[in-house]
Amino acid sequence: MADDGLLLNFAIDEPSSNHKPVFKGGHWKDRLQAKRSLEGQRRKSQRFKKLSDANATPTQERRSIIRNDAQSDGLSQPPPAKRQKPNVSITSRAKPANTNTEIISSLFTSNPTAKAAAVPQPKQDPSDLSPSNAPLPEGASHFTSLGLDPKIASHLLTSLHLKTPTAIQKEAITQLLKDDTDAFIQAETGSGKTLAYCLPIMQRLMALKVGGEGKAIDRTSGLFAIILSPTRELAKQIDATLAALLRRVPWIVHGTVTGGATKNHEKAKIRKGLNILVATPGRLADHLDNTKVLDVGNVRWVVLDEGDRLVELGFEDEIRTLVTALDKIPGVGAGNGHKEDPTRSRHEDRNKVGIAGLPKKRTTVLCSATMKMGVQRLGEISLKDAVLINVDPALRTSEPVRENSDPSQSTAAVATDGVVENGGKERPFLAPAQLKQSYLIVPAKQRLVALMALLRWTFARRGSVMKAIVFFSCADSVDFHFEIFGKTDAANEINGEAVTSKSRSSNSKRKESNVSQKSSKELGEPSRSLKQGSPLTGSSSQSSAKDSYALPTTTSSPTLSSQQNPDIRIFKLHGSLLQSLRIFTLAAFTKTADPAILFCTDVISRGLDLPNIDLVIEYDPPFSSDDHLHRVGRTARAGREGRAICFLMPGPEEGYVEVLNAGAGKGVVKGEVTEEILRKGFASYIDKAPTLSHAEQAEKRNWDERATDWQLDVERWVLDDEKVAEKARKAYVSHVRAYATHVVKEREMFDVKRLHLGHLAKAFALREKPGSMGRGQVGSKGTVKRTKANPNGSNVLKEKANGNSEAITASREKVRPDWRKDTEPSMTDGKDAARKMRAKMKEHMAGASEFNIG
Ligand SMILES: Nc1ncnc2c1ncn2[C@@H]1O[C@H](COP(=O)(O)OP(=O)(O)OP(=O)(O)O)[C@@H](O)[C@H]1O
Repeated sequence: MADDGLLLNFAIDEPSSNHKPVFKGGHWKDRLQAKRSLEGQRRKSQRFKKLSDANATPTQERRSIIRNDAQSDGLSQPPPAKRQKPNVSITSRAKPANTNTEIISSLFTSNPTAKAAAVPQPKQDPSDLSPSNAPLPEGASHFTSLGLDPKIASHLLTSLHLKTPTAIQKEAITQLLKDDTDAFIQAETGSGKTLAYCLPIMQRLMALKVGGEGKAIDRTSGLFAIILSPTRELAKQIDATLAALLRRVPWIVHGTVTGGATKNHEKAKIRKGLNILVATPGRLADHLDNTKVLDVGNVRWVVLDEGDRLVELGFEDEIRTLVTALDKIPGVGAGNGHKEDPTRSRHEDRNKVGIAGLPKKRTTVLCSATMKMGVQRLGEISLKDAVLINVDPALRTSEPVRENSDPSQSTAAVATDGVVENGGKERPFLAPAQLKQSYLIVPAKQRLVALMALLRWTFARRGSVMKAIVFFSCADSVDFHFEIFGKTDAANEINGEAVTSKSRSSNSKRKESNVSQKSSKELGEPSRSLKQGSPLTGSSSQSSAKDSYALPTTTSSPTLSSQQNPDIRIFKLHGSLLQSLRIFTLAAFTKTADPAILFCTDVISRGLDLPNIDLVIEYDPPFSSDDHLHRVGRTARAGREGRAICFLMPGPEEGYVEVLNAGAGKGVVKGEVTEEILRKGFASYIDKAPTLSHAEQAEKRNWDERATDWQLDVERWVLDDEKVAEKARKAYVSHVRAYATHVVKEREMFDVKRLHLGHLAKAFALREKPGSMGRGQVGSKGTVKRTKANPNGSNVLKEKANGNSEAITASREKVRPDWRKDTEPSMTDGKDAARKMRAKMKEHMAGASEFNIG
């Protein structure tokens, strides 16, 4: 640490302060009074000293950092900064936290240097960037030429503005309309897999006729299709797609059972009658096993969407239960033979009237962007003689590859008895070709300012980027960064800026919808609107006497908002939020016309189709390369452009550039220069503000000072507000824990033992020594430590707020990688899924079930 450019702000007591004078002589009352008066003076002077330390202006702090750096570099020492009178109201009750152990380190010194960024990038062949998941060109194919009813094609064109199918749709729709063979659809993100299975089902249902009168089916005709989704959000999204498709055929009824509503409500819905059911596996199994209202006698289509995720979340048992129930249906079961079953269901009796056109065989469709072992296992459970439908992304051609069980027609893959085999050829999972990917090698200390700079620069020009997603490793980190970047009201209140507050609330009325207000009041805080002028995000707050200690600000602190983009909305989403809030947040983020940023965990990385995402930022690198491809797949969908940037730290993490390159196929992943981003982010007004005076321009040119000022502003705010400090500490600890759970094969690059914990603390605006944080939670080897409060070293994680962790019960048990519990399970079926998730995680993480915090 000695040469680390750190300034240790030890509060050293005056030598005299320990000396207690003895009063002798005189009356005892006088002696007591003199003693008390001296005590009071001493306490006052100590408090004064602490406050002045904590309230050092950014310039003072900067100076002290520079001085310290100069010392550590062996340079001559500039004269000490003149001690200033603290600009403090003596009545202020705010206390500086941990002044004794506080560390203020410089952003720009003692950082490890990056190697990867210096590697020259090869020139990109523009043809490699032609969209790989776009609709086919007009003339090449039309929905009608695939066998779709012209009425459906016309509805797609007029209502949904879809002119031509994508390559995977072309293949899948043709196949699923033609025969009743099981299918495995493997295609990259954003290639339109949902329509690829929904359209054929819709057309087949439209063709069904009830009885001899040739009447179309209605809700009482029975359940014909079940679509399984790993998460509620995705189930809702699929249901919304069905709603849009079936608008002109309202007699076909669809609905969801996802556990979001009460079971009785769902039972009533099922009893009333549904033709297509979208469900999460746990809830579906529950209805099958316990409520007995679900009659699957007429089910002829089963879709397993996001197959890889279904497996990861441990839903194999539920899927097996469903398959077993379906296999019992006479005539359509596993044997496919017509056997008269004496225990015919109620539904089949109803079916005696006959439904013309109902296939004799059930068709199961498995969709996945990857073809991993788990998916193959799911294939074994659910598929029989399946056709593999794939547009080979490795070739990046517009020619789809369709492989079936006839090996003579395929060289790569065959589908045999339920198992989709790959013929030994690894099918790569690639990002869409048109996605522009880059990485940023950022030293740990500069991560926070780099994120600020990137966002600021990105949103500086209105229209260039309107919506961005920022991925974090854990819910606590999302909460903390949302607090930092979304800070408006509280900061204004602290600053006593009544005018800003008022204008904000009037703005809010104008800007935010009723739902938004309802949400913020009843549900919490799904989003915040950033306005210019707030201390952490604003640029011009003037400190009043009252607030000068509470939140020291500088006039040069930059803001995410700019004149071009005055209102940027920030949303947050993770699995620990209420389901209703998550649904609301997604809807609000989707609908807002303002530029918007979504801070989230991997909870939205799979399957969700959020329109018009221009940029995906992986602030915390993904836990596996598959996660990366799903995350970046939230942009560049259906042929649209998109950008993605991944933050890495100098050192072993730079090895991840290779993984990024591998996932980009022929595309080139560009290395951005951190300093350039910081310069653009913190000095971006220069070019845009020719009216500025020379002096003003010169001031703004000091991007490094401005970055430092902003960082110090945040640090001081964290220091001052214990609630925020708590969030910062939690985020830090959870982040380190999450860091230790990268997949085994990538852990060499993300080695928690090689993390510089001190530098990392700076990225969480913490000045405390990391060792003093999370004490009693994580030990040097990631084990739970025994403390007085926790003698057995158990249940410590229970304390974690936001439902972000669950208890680790057994005493002396190691800390489990519980970071994922906060995201996925709560998105599905609550406790049951959490239990499964833990079981799966143990399996998934192999020997990595403990944290190795070195
Ligand atoms: N033929 C088409 N023409 C234009 N847009 C389309 C077409 N088909 C689908 N889309 C749009 O493409 C987007 C992505 O579709 P979808 O969500 O089905 O992709 P996906 O392949 O399931 O992606 P993921 O693997 O991420 O789940 C949607 O917004 C959808 O409306």
